Amino acid sequence: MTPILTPDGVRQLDARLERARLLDLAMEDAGRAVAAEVQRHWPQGQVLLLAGGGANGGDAFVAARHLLTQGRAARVLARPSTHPLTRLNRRRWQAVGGDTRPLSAAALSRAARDTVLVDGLLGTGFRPPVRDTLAAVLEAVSAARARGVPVLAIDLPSGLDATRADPPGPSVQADVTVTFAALKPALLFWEAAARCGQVVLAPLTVPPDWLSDLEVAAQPDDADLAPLLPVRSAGAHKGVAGRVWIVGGHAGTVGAPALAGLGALRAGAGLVTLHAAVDLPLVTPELMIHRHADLPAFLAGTAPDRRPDALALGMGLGPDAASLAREVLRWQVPTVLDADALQPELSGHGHAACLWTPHPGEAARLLGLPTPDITRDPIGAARALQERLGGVVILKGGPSVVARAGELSVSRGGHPGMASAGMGDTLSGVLAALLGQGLSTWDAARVGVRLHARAGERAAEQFAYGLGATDVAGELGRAWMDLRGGSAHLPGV
Ligand SMILES: NC(=O)C1=CN([C@@H]2O[C@H](COP(=O)(O)OP(=O)(O)OC[C@H]3O[C@@H](n4cnc5c(N)ncnc54)[C@H](O)[C@@H]3O)[C@@H](O)[C@H]2O)[C@@H](O)CC1
Ligand SMILES: [K+]
Repeated sequence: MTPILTPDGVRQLDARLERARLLDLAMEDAGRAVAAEVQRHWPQGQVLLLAGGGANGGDAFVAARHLLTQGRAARVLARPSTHPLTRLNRRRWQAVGGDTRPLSAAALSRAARDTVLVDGLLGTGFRPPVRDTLAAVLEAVSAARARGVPVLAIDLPSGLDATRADPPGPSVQADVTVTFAALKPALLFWEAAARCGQVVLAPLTVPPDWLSDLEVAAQPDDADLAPLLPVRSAGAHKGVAGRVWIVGGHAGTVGAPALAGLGALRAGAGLVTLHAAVDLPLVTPELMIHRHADLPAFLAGTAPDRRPDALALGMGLGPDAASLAREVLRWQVPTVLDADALQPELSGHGHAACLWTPHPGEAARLLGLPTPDITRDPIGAARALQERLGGVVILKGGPSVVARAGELSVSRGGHPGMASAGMGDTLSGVLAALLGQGLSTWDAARVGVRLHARAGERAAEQFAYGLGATDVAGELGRAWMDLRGGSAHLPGV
């Protein structure tokens, strides 16, 4: 499980380290990790480190000292600093014979092509917009990178606001970002994440509960999720693997429920039935398809013993979705609400076993906000949605955020090719199948998004362009095996 901290959490961690007289050691850990990553990625050439006035600059001085003492040609361009640890590490750098020059765009423009640039200008203490002469320095870093100079960012690329998924102004484009102790939201989402290159998480010597106390969310590893995956016992029959209903489809959107059905089938549901008011395509003969002349009456008349173990409703369902959702919510059956069922009027009508799966546009509709407000802060938006809707919310994206009361989880992996129509429908089916096999809403959500993302990564090996939802569904079995560590069975099962 990897913790995710906002700058506020970093500041509190800082204060705790300071009280324990460990802050100096944390900066040493950080700088040493940066030096190690420079050596690993670019073992040759000069290293030019850029040190800002805060602790991010202090990390750069520590890294410079380690590189120099390891025999690398390292130089530092620095801003003046009043930060005590940054000043201390500047003195230590000079004590080993290190050379420091004043930071300027002109000095940077002389960086040769065989130089590695290390960006220690701004970290979690940055508050946009960029002031002073730093904007020109950020431009000079971009110009150097355009000339082929590789860039490693310390903690996060300078100019990014650690809490935000969009760059607030000019920012460094890094090839590698070495971040400390925990991930920061900017490293995970959308355009800001694209500025980071490869992200390396370097641990600091702190007790794990110091981080978990402060984390805003966590990112599970596959090993954390593997034990949650349902396993078929040798004596299983289809009735115990979950009876799942998919309710969706409308004139012009008949593929959506079919894709959900396919997702449910491949995620292990025993019996999958599609209920619709229109004819649906038969994507695979394992799915049962029921067309109802009066779908509302059918749902209203379904006796408790005929109801499924879990259902997903809303995919391509059209304008009746909210009233049909209200009907099935009375059943108190584990329910995935997706697409057309994600209407503000359903707020307050859910129950604990509801799983809401908006993409950013639907999230914006539910919260009455413009879509950029959602994509700028996906963790905050997921939390706000959960508070509004109850149950468990998946805010879909690359990566998705899963929220329940008081806890947030960010999925890992996936592939940009998954941004195509039908992908969310398949996910809804996967989620319903996991609910039908007895997973809690929270576990089904975390396992489901990761399974779906992993299947996307697998499918992208073959269809990097033109990735379709059916391709992803076809890889769910292998994704399931991957999460299990390559085995269809747990040891001893
Ligand atoms: N929390 C922790 O536990 C640790 C943090 N470390 C480092 O500490 C960093 C945070 O350090 P700080 O809080 O000192 O902050 P930063 O070093 O991120 O930024 C502060 C500096 O940036 C300048 N600055 C801020 N906003 C600006 C603006 N709009 N325009 C121009 N300049 C601006 C400030 O004047 C100050 O010099 C992290 O990113 C990380 O690199 C590491 O030393 C390891 C331990
Ligand atoms: K930085």
